[in-house]
Amino acid sequence: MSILSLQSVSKSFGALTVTDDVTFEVPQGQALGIIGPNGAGKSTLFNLITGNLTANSGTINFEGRDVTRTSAMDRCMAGIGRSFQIPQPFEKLTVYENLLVAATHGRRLGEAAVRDDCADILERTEMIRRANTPAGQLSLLERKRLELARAMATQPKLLLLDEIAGGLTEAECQSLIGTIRDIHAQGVTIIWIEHVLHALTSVVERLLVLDFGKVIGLGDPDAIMASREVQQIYLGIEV
Ligand SMILES: Nc1ncnc2c1ncn2[C@@H]1O[C@H](COP(=O)(O)OP(=O)(O)OP(=O)(O)O)[C@@H](O)[C@H]1O
Repeated sequence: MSILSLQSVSKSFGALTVTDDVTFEVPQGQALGIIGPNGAGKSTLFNLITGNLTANSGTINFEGRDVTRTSAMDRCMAGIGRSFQIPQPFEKLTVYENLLVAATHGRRLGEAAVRDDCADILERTEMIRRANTPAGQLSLLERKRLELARAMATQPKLLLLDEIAGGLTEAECQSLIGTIRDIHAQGVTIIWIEHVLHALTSVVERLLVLDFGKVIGLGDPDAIMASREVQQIYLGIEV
């Protein structure tokens, strides 16, 4: 069964069509990668799925419910969580406090349950050691882990990751991949936009390629990366 489906979704800013008749489904529990050149419309697609933007036309279904016109808050409560390309934690709050804010915002649990859950997420994202550190003092990898933890604090069934691996060393990247794999293995459906292709292809089961707002490929990562059209788009980019 698909957890998310988009049917002929389009979005324009004035005369510029940024999402052009996009149709795809994500089966429950799968990890889907999204690639495409700068400006292809990847972040816009995420914003349409989360409700930060509203489609001009087309339909978005989440768990069988039409959410095309519902608010971002409603979709967050329904189980769509996201990380942002540029992490913007509350710098003066500790890691734990940042998580509490996300957990309280994203759902309606009692205080004790929220605290237990935040401790669990800090373990799962390997941030428990840093629980009492102000976010402003974290390394880049730790900021990325906090961004992941904040998304997990909304208890997502579908987790959207926006370029979370950028700027890390290879060792840091591998360490983050391990954590994302664990989250995926626990049954969370993932859609991941990423320019670090080897990170992406080591986790996802399918790849979707966007170019000028259109889906130009969707399928097995190896087959997609071997296609001529994709190689042309990525000419010069190390795979
Ligand atoms: N609010 C907006 N108003 C006008 N144009 C916008 C708006 N948001 C995005 N765009 C334009 O839409 C296009 C797609 O942008 P988007 O950020 O979705 O691409 P992207 O694939 O995520 O790019 P990148 O890889 O650089 O993050 C770009 O040409 C961008 O300038």
